[in-house]
Amino acid sequence: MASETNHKFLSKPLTVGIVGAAFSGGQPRGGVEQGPARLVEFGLIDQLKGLGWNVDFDEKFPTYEDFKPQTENKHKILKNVGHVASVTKSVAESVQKVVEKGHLALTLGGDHSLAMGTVGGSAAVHKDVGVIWVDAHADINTPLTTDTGNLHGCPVSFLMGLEGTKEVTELDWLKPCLAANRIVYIGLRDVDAPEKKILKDNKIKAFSMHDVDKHGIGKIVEMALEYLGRDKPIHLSFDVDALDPSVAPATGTPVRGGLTFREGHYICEALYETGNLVAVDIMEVNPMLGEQSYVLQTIQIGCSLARTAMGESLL
Ligand SMILES: NC(=[NH2+])NCCC[C@H](N)C(=O)O
Ligand SMILES: [Mn+2]
Ligand SMILES: [Mn+2]
Repeated sequence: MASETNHKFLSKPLTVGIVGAAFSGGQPRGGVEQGPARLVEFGLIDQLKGLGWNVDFDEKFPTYEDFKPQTENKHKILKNVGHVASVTKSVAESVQKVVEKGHLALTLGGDHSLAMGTVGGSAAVHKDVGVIWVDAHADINTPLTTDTGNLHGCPVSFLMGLEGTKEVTELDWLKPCLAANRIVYIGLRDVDAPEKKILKDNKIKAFSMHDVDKHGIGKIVEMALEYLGRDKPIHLSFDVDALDPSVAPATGTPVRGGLTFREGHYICEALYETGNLVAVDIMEVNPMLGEQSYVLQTIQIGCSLARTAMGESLL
């Protein structure tokens, strides 16, 4: 059973709506689209039921192949814009429907460009949602600053409507819905130079791994919650590459020096305890990267992060 918590924004009986987001178009490595199926195969649905949640999940989630646009990508640097745009729009609609019902939206990725949809969907219901973005990366490149052109490095700039995003007309459906003071980062350690400038210029609250080392994860989560407001709905967007590659190796852009197993799970446990979670994303699990044992380890962690964010406790 999930531990007792006063859920402020969810209706009873507790229900989780799972959005299987089998999509890899926001980055170049194949395999991340298999994340959701592998998490489910590993038993996630029964695990969540075991915690006492009603689970709303359609096994036949879309593969998004038919979401590919007929027209060619017209952008010089940004890759795959049309496909990312139509998929994230659909994900936003799904997440919004779940959150509107007072259910917890659990999105299984897929690459992190999907967060344009997940946060777009939760912010459509809760205008004052606070996002806790757990990641090695800031994912706040704009069309003007991205080196790689991979949209999984850009979702936050689109959610905020930063410079250069409005010109990307395919993503017109996404209206700026996230103010610079409604997000807190935890775990950063691979931030591009122009992203550092964006974080500074917009005074965005960001805790790097240096800050985690300095204060300890308990204090970091306290500060994040204090900043966003203790009575506000929370959307947790968890990129598994926030964890150290020794912990979660099967992911597309691993960076050493990351969160420990416990630090990652602590974040999920502490956010569950607030009773304020309305949405959780588990992103960038790529079962095609690395040996089977490493893949299994990463899938297990995707499941345990979700479980702890939904009330699994140690005692
Ligand atoms: N969601 C992720 N894993 N993002 C990695 C982004 C890496 C790099 N900053 C880029 O813009 O491409
Ligand atoms: Mn990342
Ligand atoms: Mn990310």
